[in-house]
Amino acid sequence: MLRSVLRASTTRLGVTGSRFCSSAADKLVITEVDDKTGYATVTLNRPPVNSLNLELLTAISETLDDLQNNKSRGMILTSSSKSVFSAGLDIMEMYKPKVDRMKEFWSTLQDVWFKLYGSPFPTVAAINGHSPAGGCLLSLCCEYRVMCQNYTIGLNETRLGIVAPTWFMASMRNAMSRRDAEMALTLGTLFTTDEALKVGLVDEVATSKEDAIAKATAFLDKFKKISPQARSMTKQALRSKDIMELEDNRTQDIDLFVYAVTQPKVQKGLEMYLEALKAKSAK
Ligand SMILES: CCCCC/C=C\C/C=C\CCC/C=C/C(=O)SCCNC(=O)CCNC(=O)[C@H](O)C(C)(C)COP(=O)(O)OP(=O)(O)OC[C@H]1O[C@@H](n2cnc3c(N)ncnc32)[C@H](O)[C@@H]1OP(=O)(O)O
Repeated sequence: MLRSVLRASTTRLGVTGSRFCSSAADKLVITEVDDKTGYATVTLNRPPVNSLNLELLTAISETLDDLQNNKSRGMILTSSSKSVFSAGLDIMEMYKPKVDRMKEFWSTLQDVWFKLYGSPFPTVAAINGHSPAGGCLLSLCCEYRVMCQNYTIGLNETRLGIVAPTWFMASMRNAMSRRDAEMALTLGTLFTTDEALKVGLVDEVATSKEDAIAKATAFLDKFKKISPQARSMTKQALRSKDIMELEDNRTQDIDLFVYAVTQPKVQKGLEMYLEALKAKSAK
């Protein structure tokens, strides 16, 4: 049986100062813990496409803190949308930005990456919709990815005229071969579910969200007889080089992001991309 972690969610929204919510449907992130297994299902809930703005990233970051503080047994990350896992970073955070907010935005994305990529508890992404760029990054931070049929996933930054930061690249390299990662990153490939399975970008294909959650649960169950401490130390040791690289360069990484995104050519590219997205959605 599922029980919502209401205290944590309410506090979280209070801290971010967004608004006080009385029902789960209003929350940016919904966390439900299964009493029997102890696994938390964390649902991204920012319609229409779960684009990652500062508020959503803050809610994710605080959710990850809650899970760690409560010694979570495992997390399944999914989306409340019927067709989008996450559309990636909210382009409005990068288009005509205010520098202070932009810095906070990027720093919060770094926090989410540290907490998710380096989490002591096991993590699975149940990818129930499209998952470009930052959406793909969130799933890559997890240890296992189950993806529903007929969607797309990938780090498509070069198609927007931007460069995925090295820690995005490291996350992809951790999941698939260096060669395939290089091809995917330089081309900005958005893989179909079946293509993603072939290159190892996802681990399993699901027929529905329910099937994805069931497969994600089965993955977490595999660790039932493994010492949690041995498991988490092994995971963190394998990922520590990538983590230390960003820890050592956090400020430079923020400065580079601000510099890159505020270039007139990049702003023009983002403007055109946004226009194309809006024209498509108006059809
Ligand atoms: C080695 C050295 C490295 C140096 C690096 C230095 C610096 C790095 C600098 C920058 C790095 C930035 C990294 C960026 C990462 C990102 O995540 S960028 C975002 C990329 N995302 C995308 O390309 C996805 C765009 N969206 C879509 O393709 C589609 O929306 C969809 C996800 C496939 C869903 O399609 P559909 O269901 O048909 O929905 P609509 O397209 O109709 O969209 C609905 C509305 O949502 C708006 N929208 C969609 N995506 C975004 C987004 N990402 N941000 C903001 N808004 C978005 C869309 O415009 C629609 O709005 P309206 O209804 O028209 O108002």
